Amino acid sequence: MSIHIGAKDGEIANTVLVCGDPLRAEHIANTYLEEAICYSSVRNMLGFTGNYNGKRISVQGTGMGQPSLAIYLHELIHEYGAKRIIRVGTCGALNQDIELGDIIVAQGASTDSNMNKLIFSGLDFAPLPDYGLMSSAIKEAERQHIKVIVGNVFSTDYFYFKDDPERWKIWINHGILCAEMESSLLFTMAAAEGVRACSILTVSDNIILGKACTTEERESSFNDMMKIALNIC
Ligand SMILES: O=P(O)(O)O[C@H]1O[C@H](CO)[C@@H](O)[C@H]1O
Ligand SMILES: O=c1cc[nH]c(=O)[nH]1
Repeated sequence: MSIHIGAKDGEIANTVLVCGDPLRAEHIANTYLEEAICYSSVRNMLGFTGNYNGKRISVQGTGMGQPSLAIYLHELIHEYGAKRIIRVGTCGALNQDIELGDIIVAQGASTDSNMNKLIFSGLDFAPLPDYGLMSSAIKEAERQHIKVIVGNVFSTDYFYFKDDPERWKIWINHGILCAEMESSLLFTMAAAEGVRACSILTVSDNIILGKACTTEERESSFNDMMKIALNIC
């Protein structure tokens, strides 16, 4: 057991799906995994291990934002030996042509967070996913005829700052597809630890158009994201 994860040694698989919402982790375990066991409920940040098509997979809630994610990633990697980490998250589109329910595969993650600056003493690092894992996600989507959009995402520390439209201009002008809150540090930590990581995101709202998914749209697009993620595990 680590400080924030209550699993015993060996209870967490080498491949871990991560998402901000612990109840999404529970939903994934209940919907997609066979023989799932809950290995941790510390702080209600639920984690499960089960089987998908004969492969052992874990799914862990990480909370929202990079400081929270960093705690769970550190413990997953250092205390439990996680080797592959796939984020299955939601995001807000920053492009009016991106539709609700579309799926974005992150090719890189820019950020307004200070965490990378702390790590790199104020210099810039380009946080990138593992190329092999990212391209497997893209190929898997093609195989299943699921549309994905691939590009740079923006991991912000400030969810509600989105109400200021001026704020997004510089990022939009540099081709950023969407805002979310974790991928940047996921890629940086994975790079430092020699762990493979990628991020697959469902568009739950469009920040530019002020639109949000209905519950039905959320469910079907979420299912497509899971069909990609689970098949590259
Ligand atoms: O759906 P999740 O994985 O939580 O991801 C997004 O949703 C949360 C904000 O509502 C942030 O964690 C953001 O990154
Ligand atoms: O971080 C997020 C997630 C979904 N939608 C947003 O606007 N931001």
